[in-house]
Amino acid sequence: MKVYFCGSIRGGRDDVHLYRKIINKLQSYGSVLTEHVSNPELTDRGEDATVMGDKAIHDRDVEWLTQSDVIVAEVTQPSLGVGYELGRAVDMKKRILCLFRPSSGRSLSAMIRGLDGELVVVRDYREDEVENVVEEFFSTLQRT
Ligand SMILES: O=c1[nH]c(=O)n([C@H]2C[C@H](O)[C@@H](COP(=O)(O)O)O2)cc1CO
Repeated sequence: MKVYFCGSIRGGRDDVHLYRKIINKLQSYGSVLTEHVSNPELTDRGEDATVMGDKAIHDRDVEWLTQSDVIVAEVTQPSLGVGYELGRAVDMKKRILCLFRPSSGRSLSAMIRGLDGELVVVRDYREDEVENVVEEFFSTLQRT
């Protein structure tokens, strides 16, 4: 199974430790195409645009999204890129899990929370339960 993980990069790197924890768990289900999102050395400047160029980053990520079987997004730290990826993934009719921590004090965009439905699960969670939440999502996936 190919998993595309979405997490904030230029939107801010406050939750990078949590991205690592989620990706570790996701790797027990398949290959995670976007492992770099959890790299603590990747700053909010993003991947080196002078080497890759933003167009190359965009085109590679849309290609990975197309190839992926499932999308998991940590959406607590607002990120234009993550919102865009989710919009594209919805259009591709992918199965999606969005993870949000109410303890952040933020209020999740209606354009993300309102996606909750047949193909998309939007789940409020606490950091200490993240592994269980991921397990639950993948077990319902396998049943459908
Ligand atoms: O350098 C990058 N590499 C990359 O893969 N992305 C993708 C993956 C992330 O899920 C998402 C983050 O978007 P943003 O940088 O707007 O927070 O975009 C985004 C950037 C920088 O915008």
